[in-house]
Amino acid sequence: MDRIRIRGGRPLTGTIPVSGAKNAALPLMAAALLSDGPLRLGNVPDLADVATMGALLRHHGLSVDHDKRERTITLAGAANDLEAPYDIVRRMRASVLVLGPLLARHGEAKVSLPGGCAIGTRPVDLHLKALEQLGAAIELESGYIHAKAPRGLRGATVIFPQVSVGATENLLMAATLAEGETILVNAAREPEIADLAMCLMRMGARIEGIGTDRLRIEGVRALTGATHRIVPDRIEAGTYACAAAVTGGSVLLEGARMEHLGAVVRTLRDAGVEVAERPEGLRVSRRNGLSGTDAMTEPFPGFATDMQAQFMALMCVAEGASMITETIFENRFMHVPELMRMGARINYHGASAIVRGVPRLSGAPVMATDLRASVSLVLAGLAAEGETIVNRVYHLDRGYERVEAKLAAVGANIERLSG
Ligand SMILES: CC(=O)N[C@H]1[C@@H](OP(=O)(O)OP(=O)(O)OC[C@H]2O[C@@H](n3ccc(=O)[nH]c3=O)[C@H](O)[C@@H]2O)O[C@H](CO)[C@@H](O)[C@@H]1O
Ligand SMILES: C=C(OP(=O)(O)O)C(=O)O
Repeated sequence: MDRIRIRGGRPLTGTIPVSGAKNAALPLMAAALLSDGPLRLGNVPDLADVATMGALLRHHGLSVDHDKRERTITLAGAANDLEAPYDIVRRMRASVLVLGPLLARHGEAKVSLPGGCAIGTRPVDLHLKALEQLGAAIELESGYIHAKAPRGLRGATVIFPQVSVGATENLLMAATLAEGETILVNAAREPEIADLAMCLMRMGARIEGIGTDRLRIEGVRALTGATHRIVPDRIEAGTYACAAAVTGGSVLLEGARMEHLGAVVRTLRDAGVEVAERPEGLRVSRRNGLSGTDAMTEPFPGFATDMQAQFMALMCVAEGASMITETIFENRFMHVPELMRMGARINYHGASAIVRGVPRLSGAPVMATDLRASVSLVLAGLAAEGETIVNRVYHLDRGYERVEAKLAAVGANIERLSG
């Protein structure tokens, strides 16, 4: 199993190119099930999760041509197998995004229940209730969701009781082929949803309210192929912004967009980090000390839960205390005990953690149980004295393209140890 070795203490300087967003790529690939295509996606990140979604779509019967050099994926054909098996879904929860498209196009789908993961129980009840409102009959049996709509889905007004990114995406895709009008109220507003909606429009869907919490979709009989470039990954950009800040460096994040990082940028600035908009992206620098700053996770446009662990790593070396509150997932502090093994002072109870900054962290062997927790340990390692070994690198490979190469190119002493 690969590990990452970091020798900390070097300020990062230079340019980091931001890849296409994992959380946009996955629903966009699932959207290929809505038409015979071809759907051509550009700026595709080379990630384990993208490979898993490719494997799932191949299993359904689509052709998946991933040209890694060109960073494109071309998806074509119609599904001939309507079952998403446990073996693939258990590897990646976003597999559940095939449910809406399969059901809308073929009137039937059988998708393994994704179950919980390291950050929370993560049910899919909101997806299922909303699809029922569009006329689907849903049964849960032997760990699978059996969904049927033999006469097709019918448009309806769906009021989500809670904001959910995945449920919004599943319903948005399903509604493009439902009969009549669907209105999604209290929809999630993450930039990846707007990206999905823009691509669906290129495929012939009729959608109004993109970027807002009220989406209106007028169903059409069929969608076509399209070409679409995936939006830059705001979480990858935010992570490298924290890397620049934690090392006292200055890095240009090529392709990063201020409008996607608003709350994170405001919080970083409060902590003493300089963030400037440039034509090529965002420049993030830190010349002075960091000051303890509070953060609370919220749906977009609030502070992203996918940035919580990285920001906590930064606050571990700030002057003073910070309170970090996680409101989205009930178990997303798995990085805390590992950061403490590196010398961080953190108390946590329930949804909040108090971080008391220390002058320096010390390197240690660490491991984490999810993607963002793992990368927060990489950030801590970049700032720490001595050597840090991050185990279970497969979590990082789910969502960060060539993390060690990107960080080494801006001066980090970091390498992947194979085997
Ligand atoms: C592939 C992808 O895009 N993943 C992102 C997506 O995950 P995902 O789409 O799974 O996250 P949701 O927005 O759905 O989850 C938000 C909250 O709602 C709860 N919930 C959700 C659905 C449901 O049917 N019932 C329910 O109770 C969840 O357990 C969680 O507590 O948004 C999360 C919140 O920004 C991010 O952390 C993930 O990186
Ligand atoms: C939680 C994440 O992803 P997923 O929803 O795929 O588990 C993430 O990207 O941080």
